[in-house]
Amino acid sequence: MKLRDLLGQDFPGNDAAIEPAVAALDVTGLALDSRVVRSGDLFFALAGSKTDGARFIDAAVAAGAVAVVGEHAPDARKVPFIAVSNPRRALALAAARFFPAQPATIAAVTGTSGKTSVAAFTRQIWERLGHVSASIGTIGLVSPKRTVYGSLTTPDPIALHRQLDEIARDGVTHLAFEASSHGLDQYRLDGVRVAAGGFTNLTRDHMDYHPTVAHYLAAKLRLFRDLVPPGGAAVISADHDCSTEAIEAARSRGLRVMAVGRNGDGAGEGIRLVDAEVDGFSQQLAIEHRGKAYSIRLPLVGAFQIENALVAAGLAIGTGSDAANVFGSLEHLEGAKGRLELVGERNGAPIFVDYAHKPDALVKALQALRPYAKRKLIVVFGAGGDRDAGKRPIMGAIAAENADGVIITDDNPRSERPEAIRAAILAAAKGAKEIGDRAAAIRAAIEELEPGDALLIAGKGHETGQIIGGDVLPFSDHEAVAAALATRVS
Ligand SMILES: CC(=O)N[C@H]1[C@@H](OP(=O)(O)OP(=O)(O)OC[C@H]2O[C@@H](n3ccc(=O)[nH]c3=O)[C@H](O)[C@@H]2O)O[C@H](CO)[C@@H](O)[C@@H]1O[C@H](C)C(=O)N[C@@H](C)C(=O)N[C@H](CCC(=O)O)C(=O)O
Ligand SMILES: Nc1ncnc2c1ncn2[C@@H]1O[C@H](COP(=O)(O)OP(=O)(O)OP(=O)(O)O)[C@@H](O)[C@H]1O
Ligand SMILES: N[C@H](CCC[C@H](N)C(=O)O)C(=O)O
Ligand SMILES: [Mg+2]
Repeated sequence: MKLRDLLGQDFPGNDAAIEPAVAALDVTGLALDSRVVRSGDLFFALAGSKTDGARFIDAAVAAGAVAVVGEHAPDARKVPFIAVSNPRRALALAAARFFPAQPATIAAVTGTSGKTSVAAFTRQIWERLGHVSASIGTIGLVSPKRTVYGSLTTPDPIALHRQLDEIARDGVTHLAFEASSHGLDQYRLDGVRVAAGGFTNLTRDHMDYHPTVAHYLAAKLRLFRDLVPPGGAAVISADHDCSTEAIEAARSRGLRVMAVGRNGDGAGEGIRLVDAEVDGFSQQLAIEHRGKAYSIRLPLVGAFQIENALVAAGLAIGTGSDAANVFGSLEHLEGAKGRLELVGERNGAPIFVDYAHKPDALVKALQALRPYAKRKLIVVFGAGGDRDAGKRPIMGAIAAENADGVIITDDNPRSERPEAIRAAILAAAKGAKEIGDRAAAIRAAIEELEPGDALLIAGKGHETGQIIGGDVLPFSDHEAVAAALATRVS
């Protein structure tokens, strides 16, 4: 592809016109990391959180980069340099041009909790209504032709646009994907043609990255302020402190606001939750949309899944699906892997694996399981290393308050000392036990289970590895539970 077609005169943010000889350069790939540059690539030098890509321009050129895009031109240069005011956004828009195909209907969801669930639900709803559908997020890419395990919730723009192009060529017409606050803040999803945006909630998370809660919210609201074009749908859970601000941001942009939840706009475009009752491992819902009443049996555990299901339903309706069909399809939803997933039982006591690794999620997961614990509710969890340390004592206190038995164990310690992480949680979790080895902790919790108990194993959900130092060792809560259930002789 010619450089002019990638970053031509109509390219937003170019500080100066590109010289004709430079514009005629052939670009055969894009790279944001000098270590993976190949001959013919256009290298984007990005200032990052740990280092500055500008330091690696020589390495990128040595590896074959034909030109470099960045904010400030270096003094000496061996290949053309294109100065842009926002290199991350330039990268995302260039990636959208380099990988031009995208599914025709795309919905993105943001929020502290529920993104993976909403993306999975929206994909399932569309699938049931006959569309070829996919989702992209924390659990990777899920589409009819390929399933690729992911590492980031919102992939970097090159990986994201490559995937969009591939799945569109595979015939995927409908895509739901997760917009993380990091992804939004770093312009990873600019250039994606997002028809509808969803917003679940905002609670404490990522305080190691965002300087303030206002900064965190502003990153999330980029979805409505900058990405969904005027006339697109904004599906917003209306039951939170930040809901009004989210609705305001969407209205100012000229989006079609669909407020969902207890405070949802049931008389109009939104969805109002009129009533919800736990019924075994399902919930019976009464909802209202455009003044019409619907009754739905949602086959999922946890009040928070109602929020996720309604946001997903809103995204499907907001992108043109028939409301009655959408609500009917909610009766068939399957939870995303490791999201309050019932994985077994011991002595009649249910065992759930969940991905709660932040305070609000832990409260919600424990509250969701309370109806299943006539006797004791037991929780096993830890906290990830190299992540927001402030949440550790908060989660310890939540466990002590909302569970009857607490075992503190390791999550992904990464570069930190696991015992220091555990100590920070234990400091606020009065009466908790400490068992560092996660498999041993799960075993111990299962051994204790008696009729009437329920067990929550939180923090790692779908994960299949445990990150200790720089190594990723094979580990899965699902397998640890299966092994514990298989080995005990009663
Ligand atoms: C903190 C963070 O978000 N970092 C992301 C960011 O990297 P960065 O630009 O800050 O990286 P850096 O190390 O400072 O390097 C600066 C630049 O120099 C380049 N470089 C560096 C070394 C070298 O030898 N050559 C070279 O060219 C790097 O490729 C980079 O372009 O931009 C990269 C490209 O988009 C991301 O891959 C990277 O994600 C890292 C791996 C990460 O762990 N991110 C996590 C925290 C994250 O994004 N999580 C969210 C949210 C999860 C949730 O919802 O809970 C997610 O979306 O997954
Ligand atoms: N709507 C919600 N409100 C509160 N907690 C929720 C909600 N949805 C899910 N949770 C909790 O958060 C955990 C993660 O859910 P999910 O993976 O759907 O969210 P996410 O936003 O994608 O999270 P992450 O940012 O970690 O990828 C669940 O296992 C559950 O404990
Ligand atoms: N996307 C999140 C996932 C955290 C999962 C938890 N198991 C942990 O390792 O802290 C992060 O990378 O911060
Ligand atoms: Mg997720």
